[in-house]
Amino acid sequence: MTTGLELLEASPVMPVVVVDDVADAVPVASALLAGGIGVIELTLRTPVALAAIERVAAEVPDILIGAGTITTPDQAKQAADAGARFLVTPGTTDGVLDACFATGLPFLPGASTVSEAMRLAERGLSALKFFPAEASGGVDYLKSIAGPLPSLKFCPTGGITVASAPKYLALPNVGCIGGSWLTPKDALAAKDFARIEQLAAEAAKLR
Ligand SMILES: O=C(O)C(=O)C[C@H](O)[C@H](O)COP(=O)(O)O
Repeated sequence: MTTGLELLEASPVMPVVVVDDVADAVPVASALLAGGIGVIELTLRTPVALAAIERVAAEVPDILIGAGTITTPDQAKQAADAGARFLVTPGTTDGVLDACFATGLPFLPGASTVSEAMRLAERGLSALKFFPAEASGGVDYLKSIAGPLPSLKFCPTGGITVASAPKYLALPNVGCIGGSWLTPKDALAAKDFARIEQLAAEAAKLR
């Protein structure tokens, strides 16, 4: 996989995962994969995130491992060095954008306004993350921008649930959706990987 557009096709749902205990990384990735979700976005929100990416890359080679919450140029390089095969950013600065390009990896840069999306399109990007999706206008917003921006496809993320997912996935300018609901905090705290597998199986059926 080499482009952001291909990334959008990898799975109907991109699980956005926050790992506090590095020991959870491999069981979580394995549970998602067993449930039928072949991709995982591990967010760089915790001190163990890069180590978690390394472990998943080494021990669960069949899942497409990416890094999320890339908010600084350094993080883009660190994530690539740790073995991430794609990058996701919540918003996009020039520095973060340049650093993402420099890795050579496919990436989904975050945008939440028409102008931000247009700036990214000018840089040759047509697969974007739309964040925070629900708070920024959700399904109606994406419908509204499909007319003027027909060549752009989005991965909306932020506030989406298994119940609201089908409405997003039905939009022509949505490739996949992102969400943290597949890996709830309480399931992780209880090491309830069977529940994560079950939530993944439910999400895998969304498209
Ligand atoms: O960390 C990032 O890179 C983000 O941009 C934010 C996350 O994608 C959303 O916070 C997930 O949203 P929820 O499914 O509502 O939890």
